[in-house]
Formats: sequence, C-alpha cells, structure tokens
Amino acid sequence: MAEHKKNIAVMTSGGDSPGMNAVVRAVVRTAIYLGCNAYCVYEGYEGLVRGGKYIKQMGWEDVRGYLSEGGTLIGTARCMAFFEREGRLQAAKNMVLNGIDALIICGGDGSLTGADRFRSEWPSLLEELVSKGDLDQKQIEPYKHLNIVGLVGSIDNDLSGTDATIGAYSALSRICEMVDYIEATASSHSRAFVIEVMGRHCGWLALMAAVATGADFLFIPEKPREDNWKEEMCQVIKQHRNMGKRKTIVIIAEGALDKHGNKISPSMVKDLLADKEGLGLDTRITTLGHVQRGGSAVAYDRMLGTLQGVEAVKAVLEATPETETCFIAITENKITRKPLMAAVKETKEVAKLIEAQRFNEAMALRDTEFSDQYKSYAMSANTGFGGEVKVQENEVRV
Ligand SMILES: Nc1ncnc2c1ncn2[C@@H]1O[C@H](COP(=O)(O)OP(=O)(O)O)[C@@H](O)[C@H]1O
Ligand SMILES: O=P(O)(O)OC[C@H]1O[C@](O)(COP(=O)(O)O)[C@@H](O)[C@@H]1O
Repeated sequence: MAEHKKNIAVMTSGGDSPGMNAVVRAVVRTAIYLGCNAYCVYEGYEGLVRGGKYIKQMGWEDVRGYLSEGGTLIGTARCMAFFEREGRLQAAKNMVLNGIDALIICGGDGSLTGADRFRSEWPSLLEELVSKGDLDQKQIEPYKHLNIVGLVGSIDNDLSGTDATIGAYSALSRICEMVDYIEATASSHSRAFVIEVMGRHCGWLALMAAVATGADFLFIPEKPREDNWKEEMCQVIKQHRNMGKRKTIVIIAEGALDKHGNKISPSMVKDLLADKEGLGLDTRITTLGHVQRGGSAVAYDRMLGTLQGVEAVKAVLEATPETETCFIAITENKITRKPLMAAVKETKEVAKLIEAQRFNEAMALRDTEFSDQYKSYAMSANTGFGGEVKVQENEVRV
C-alpha cells in the first residue's frame, strides 16, 4: 500500500512583511521536494476559520516569481474570530477535514501567540468537535497531535530569541532611503524633521534607523530619556547646528514614552524644535507609515525567508508527539530551532515591563545587541546618554 503523503500547509498572518513570499515559496517547494503535498491557507487565521476555498493545494509553479514580490501574495488578516474558542474550533475542524498534518505559520508575536494557544488547546478542541458530532473518532485519529512551526515575519524585529525577524531589514532599508530623501530637502531649507517610524512597542527599527542614518536624536520605548529630555534634546541639536549642520533629523519610534509611561508624540517634539523662544527651527513631521512595510524584500529577507522556510519543513517532518513546538530563529548567522512558548512569553514580558515602567529590565530582556547598538549610536551621534556614557569635552562632535 502506498505510504500516506504528508500534507503541509503554510500561512501568513498579522501585519504583512517583506520576505513572507519567500517563506511561502520555500515551504511549498521544500514540501513537494521532500515528497509531501503543499497547501496554502489564504488570509491568515481567517482562512483557517472559514475553510473551503481558503485552503488550497499548491504546485511547484504556483509560487514562481514570489521572491521579488512585496507583501504576502496569499493574503493576511487580523482575525477576531480566532481570539474566540468558537473560531479556533472551526479552524481545527477545517484542518482535519482538509487532512492537514502540519501547519507552518509566518507572522508576528500575535500570530505566534495564537499558534501557541491553538496548539495547547488542540486535544480539547478535537474532543469537543467529536462530542458535538462535528467529527467522529476515526476522523480525528491521525491528527491527535498538532504539528506546528512558527516563522517570525514582522518588520518590528520584536520577537525574543532571534537576531532578525523576516522583513525588519527591508523596512530598515526603506526608512534609510526615505531619510536620505528627506535630508536633501532638509538641508536645502536648513529645516528640522521629526520622523516617526513603526515598531509598535518595540524600538529596534527606530534604533537601527538612527544608527544607519546618524540621526541627531532618538526616542524609543525601552530607553526613555531622563526627565530633562526637552532641554537635553535642544542642547544636542543646538550643538550640532553650532557645528555647521544645516539639517536636523529626529527619529521617534511610534511607541516612544517618557520615564513615566506618557507617550512622546512627534508633534510634542516638533513644537519644541520650532519654539521661537528656543531653537526656532523650521520643523516638519514625516510619518513614514506603511511605506515601511511595502515594496519588495531586500536580499537579506529573501534569503532569511527561504532558509527558514526550508528549515520549517524539515522541523515538521522530524517532529514527534514529544517534540516541543518550535519556531525558526537566526542566531549569530545560523538558522536554528527554538522553543516557541518561551520566546512568546519573553516577548510579552518586555511589553509588560515597559508598561510597568521597569525600563532597565525591559532593555535587559532585549538581545544584548540592543543596548550595545544604543551605546554605539549615542557615541557616534553624540546625542547625550543620560550620564551613562561620557563624551569628553574636547572630543570631536559631529
Ligand atoms: N492571544 C491570542 N489568541 C488567539 N489568537 C491570537 C492571539 N493573539 C493574536 N492572535 C491571532 O493572530 C492574529 C494576528 O495578530 P497581530 O497581533 O495582529 O499581528 P502579528 O502577528 O503581526 O503580531 C490576530 O488577529 C489573531 O487572529
Ligand atoms: O497595519 P496596521 O494594522 O495599521 O498595523 C500597524 C502595526 O503593524 C506593524 O507594522 C507590524 O506589526 P506586527 O508585525 O506586530 O503586525 C507595526 O509596526 C505597526 O504598529
């Protein structure tokens, strides 16, 4: 008798990110290469809940050209129904009815939290479906263990345990390009620009952008400025201007806070820079918005999506009922498998610590590179550092 071919499905969920298409292509093709059937679940968890045409078998050619396309070609969604047990019941039923043996989910921390919840509830979801008569014992028998693997697709770079999320370097590249454009006009008019970048509660994108563009000043959620931040910012910018700089760039993460947990908005910063009694700079605000998520992926994200997609298929094929659910990470340039639950828990912990204004602990929970980058930024852009890094008076400051 021919051996049962495994059915492996891939889905993209939450905010789209450049590189998700590389993941889908790699999963589909690796699954086929390794003798499995490949499926795509369209529109994230929404497709899993709805079933039917949203779960589609894919052929090798169906993913041709995916590497150079932006967004996610199989669609994504923020699915309210999946937050409810009823929605997850429906999703479980559709998985069994379509014979899906394993599910690879590419999304941000929200999607992976949902995946973890789905996995932990799986036995009880099947039990309930049988008790309600939606499925029978024979139908659920081959699917007793939910085989799930996560891939981190998000521009925010906010998942603990991986050096880079798929999409973060594309967004960073887009931000740099935009800041370069803005700098040309800023310099021409000798203006200041306050540039808001995405990242939700995470300052990674803003920090990397500040390092890469040499921004004059930076606001991120994990490292709020001292209470005198207004004076500090004006002093640093005045110093830069005194040294002949004709443009001022302030990068502000969308989740920026002060030490007391109050939001620091781009308009607050703009008003300070423009204040006639102070710097009196002609100041504009640019909110980069979804431009950061759009467009095709940079080479790094295409590679990351492909290498991690291949690894995800290997991981589902090697998994046994005893294997802990994993996600695929990149650590010191190596593609690795790591426990999903621990990473999701630690990621949520950072957000909670920020909310509780326990900023040092939040900073410590981000990778060590985060504080290293922050220090390097402070030293190379001379934006003041709350007394932690002293720059000598006679050092060159640009
Ligand atoms: N705690 C949760 N329980 C169940 N599903 C969740 C949970 N958190 C997120 N999800 C699912 O994942 C989807 C995407 O999450 P979201 O946080 O919006 O994006 P991202 O994955 O990019 O962080 C949600 O719309 C929901 O369907
Ligand atoms: O596209 P929306 O729904 O406005 O969401 C914006 C959010 O999505 C992101 O671009 C990506 O976040 P996720 O990866 O968590 O979805 C955030 O940086 C931003 O806060």
